[in-house]
Amino acid sequence: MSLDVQDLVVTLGGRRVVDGVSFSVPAGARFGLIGESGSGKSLTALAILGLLPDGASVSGSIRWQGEELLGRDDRELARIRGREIGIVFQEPRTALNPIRTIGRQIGEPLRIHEGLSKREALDRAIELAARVRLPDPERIVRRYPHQLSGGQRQRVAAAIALACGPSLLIADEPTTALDVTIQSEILGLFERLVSETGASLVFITHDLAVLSRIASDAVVLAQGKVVEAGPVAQLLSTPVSPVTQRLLAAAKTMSWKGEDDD
Ligand SMILES: Nc1ncnc2c1ncn2[C@@H]1O[C@H](COP(=O)(O)OP(=O)(O)OP(=O)(O)O)[C@@H](O)[C@H]1O
Repeated sequence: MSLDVQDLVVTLGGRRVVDGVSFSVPAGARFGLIGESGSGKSLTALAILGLLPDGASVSGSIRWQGEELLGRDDRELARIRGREIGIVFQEPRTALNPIRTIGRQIGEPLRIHEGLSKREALDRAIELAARVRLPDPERIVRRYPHQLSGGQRQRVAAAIALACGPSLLIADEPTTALDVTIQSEILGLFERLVSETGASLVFITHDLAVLSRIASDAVVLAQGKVVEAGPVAQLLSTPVSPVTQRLLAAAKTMSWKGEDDD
């Protein structure tokens, strides 16, 4: 098992905002966390990453490559986050530093975790920019986030997450802020990157149509609890929980194309 979450409870302001969540993501699997807004998806991801907000208390177990993550100190968790677990968040505009070049931001994890020089990190940043199919990699690394489109910024975020070759990628609504065509391109990119690298993927979304494109198994969250779990095909064909049924109805009303590729 590469990631094994058991009976995870996160309490914030006296509320159990994640309330006994369990799931396992085997090595190389593409796994989904799906639920409506406020169901506890992001806090589950933040707990795995050791990035819960101040004042949160957490219990249960999060085993990564067989080792317990809960209770590790911040420095160890920061090392694991940079090297072994990559993260992509929803809004690439806020995730990127507005006053640093793209190349510097892609190269930063390599400087921190692999001790590369500025020049080496920039060379690797150019390679990574090419790998996430940013146009004109040599020039784009000299640009700043505001000079890129939303889809390009999300490609930059993917390049940063992948820089150190993580074996798990956590993507929290990475396509939600994008329009439908770009959404589909970015999903294609994630599909390609995880299959090329063999990394496991935990993909967070409120959109069952998006989930069906990227994940093979998933848990459905509502009010911090798992209300349904299983293969995504089953969630689509025979949803049992009213929450999953609502998510399916919502997905069907959207103009999803889904056939585009990266
Ligand atoms: N810093 C915080 N302090 C207090 N409560 C919080 C905090 N962050 C989140 N919550 C609450 O915890 C619950 C779960 O939030 P979470 O962000 O995990 O939901 P989500 O499923 O990711 O939703 P969304 O899709 O809207 O991001 C929500 O009720 C939210 O209001």
